[in-house]
Amino acid sequence: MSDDYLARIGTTIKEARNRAGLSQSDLATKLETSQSAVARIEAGGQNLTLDNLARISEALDTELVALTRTPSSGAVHLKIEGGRQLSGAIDVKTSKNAAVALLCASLLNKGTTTLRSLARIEEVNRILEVLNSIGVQTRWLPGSSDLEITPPARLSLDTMDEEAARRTRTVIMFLGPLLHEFDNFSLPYAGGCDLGTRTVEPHMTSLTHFGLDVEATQGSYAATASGVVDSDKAIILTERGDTVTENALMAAARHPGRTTIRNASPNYMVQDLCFFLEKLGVSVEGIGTTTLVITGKKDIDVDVEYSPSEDPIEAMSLIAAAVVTKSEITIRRSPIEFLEIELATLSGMGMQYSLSAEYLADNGRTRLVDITTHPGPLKAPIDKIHPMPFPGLNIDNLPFFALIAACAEGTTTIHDWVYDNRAIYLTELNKIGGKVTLMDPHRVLVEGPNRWRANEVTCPPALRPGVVVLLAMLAAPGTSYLRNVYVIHRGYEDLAERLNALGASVQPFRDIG
Ligand SMILES: CC(=O)N[C@H]1[C@@H](OP(=O)(O)OP(=O)(O)OC[C@H]2O[C@@H](n3ccc(=O)[nH]c3=O)[C@H](O)[C@@H]2O)O[C@H](CO)[C@@H](O)[C@@H]1O
Ligand SMILES: C=C(OP(=O)(O)O)C(=O)O
Repeated sequence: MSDDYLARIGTTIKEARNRAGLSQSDLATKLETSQSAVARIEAGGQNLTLDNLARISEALDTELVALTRTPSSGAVHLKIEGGRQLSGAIDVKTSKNAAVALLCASLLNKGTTTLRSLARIEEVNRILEVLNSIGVQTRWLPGSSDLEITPPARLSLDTMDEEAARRTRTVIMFLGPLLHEFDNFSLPYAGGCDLGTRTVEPHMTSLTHFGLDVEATQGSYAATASGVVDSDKAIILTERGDTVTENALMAAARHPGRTTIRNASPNYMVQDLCFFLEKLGVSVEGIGTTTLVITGKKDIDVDVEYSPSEDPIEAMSLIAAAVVTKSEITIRRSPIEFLEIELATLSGMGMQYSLSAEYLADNGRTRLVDITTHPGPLKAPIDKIHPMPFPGLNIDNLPFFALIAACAEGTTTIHDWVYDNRAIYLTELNKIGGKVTLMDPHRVLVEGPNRWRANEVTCPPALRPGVVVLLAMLAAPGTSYLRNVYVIHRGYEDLAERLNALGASVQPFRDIG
C-alpha cells in the first residue's frame, strides 16, 4: 500500500472514531490492541490487511471500507459444515423492508429522526450512502443499532452517490418525499435483486395525483412537480404493491388536505410506515386495511423516535432452518399477524409448533409471539402453494416453501406468479441433492423428501433463493461453500453468527484482491 493511501485510510478511521465518540484507547480496547497501535494506524504508519480493516469497521460500527461493494473484489463467501441439528432460541430482527421505507420517510422531516434497533444490513448501508451523499447526516448511536438522522437545510441531489442508489430499488421511494421539496429533480433508475422486470409504472401513476410528472430518460427518471394536487379523487392503485403504497403515503404526508388511497397494501412495512407518519403528526385512517385516508402537514419539523417491527420474512427463514435441520428451536419476537397463512399452510403439511402468548413489539402496535418448532414428518400439501399480497402468503416467503416441500413426502407445486425470474433459482437446490423441476418460468415441482449433499454453489443473485440454498447447506452433511453472498447480507444481519449461536457452523471468508 502506498504511504499516501495509508494516510488517507488513517484519517478516515480517525474521523469515524471521532464520530463514534471513542478515544484512541477505547478503539484499542475493542480491537484488543494498544493505544499506540491505533495512533500509528491513524497517522498512516501501519500496514493494514483487509481483515484489519473489516475489524476496525466493525469496532466503529461503520462501513469504513465497503469490502463487499464490488462483487468481484473482496467478495464474501460462506463455508458451511452441515448436518448439525440446531437448538435454543433466537430473536427475530427488525425488517429490511420497513427500514428502507422509514429511511426514505425521514426525508419528510426537518427535525431529527431516530430509528431504534434498525436492521444493520447492506440494503440499509446503501441507502445511508445515498442519504449521506445528498447531505443528510446519519450516526449510529454508540453501542446500539439506533440510527440518528439529521437532514440538511437543503438536500443536494446533484451529489447523489448513483452507484449506491442503483444497487437498491429503494431510490424510487425518494419520489414521494421529494416532490414537495423540488420542482424539478432527477433520480437514477432503481435496481435491487435480479428477479426479472419489476414495474415502476404504478409509482408514476399514483404520484400524478400530486402533480408529479416523471419521464424516463437515459439511465434516470426526470421528475417535474407542478404542485397541483387532484384533491377530489382517490388514488386507485392498480396493483396492491408495498412500495407503491409507501410512495403514495409519503407524498400524501406533506399534502395538507385529505388523500384517499384505495387498493393500498396493508402489509407489515406499510403499517410500520403509517405508525411512523402518525408520530410525525400525520393522520392515517385505515391502517392495516386496503383503504387509507391521510391528512398530511405542509411542514414537518419534529424530533421523533420510532422502533420498526420485527421481520416476518426472517421469522419464516428461521422456521425453514428448523424444518430442514429437523430441529426444535424457539423463534422469539415473530410478528404473528404476518405469518398466519404461512403457519396454517405448514399445519396442513403436518408441521407441529407451539406459540407463546402474544406481546407487543417496541412500536407498541405489532403483535409478536415466540414460535417453537417441533420436528416430525411432513407431507406435501394437497394444493399448490402460491403467494398473494397481504393478507396472503407473503411473496417473499414463497421460496422457503420450496425448501420445506423438499423435506416433505410427496410432490409440491410452488407457483411464483409474481416474479418472472425467481422460481428458476430454486433449481439451484438440485446442486445439493434437491429434486426440483422447473415447469415454466413461474412454477416448480418439488419432490421430497430428499437427501441433501454438500457442494460448492455460487449464491443466486436474489435474496430469498440465496438464503434457501444456505439453509439447505445447513442440513447437508459435510462441507459446503456458498460463494458471493452479498445479496444475503442485503437483507439479513449477522445471519451466520446467529445461526452459529443455535449450533450451526457457518464461517464467512473473503477473497483478498
Ligand atoms: C422494499 C420492499 O418493501 N420490497 C418488497 C416490495 O417490493 P415492491 O413494492 O417494489 O414490489 P413490486 O412493486 O416490484 O411488486 C412485486 C411484483 O409483484 C407484482 N404485483 C404486486 C402487487 C400486486 O397486487 N400485483 C402484482 O402483480 C408487481 O407487478 C411486481 O412484478 O414488495 C414485494 C412484493 O411483496 C417484495 O417482494 C419486496 O420485498
Ligand atoms: C425481493 C425482495 O426485496 P427487494 O424489494 O429489496 O428487492 C425481498 O426482500 O425478497
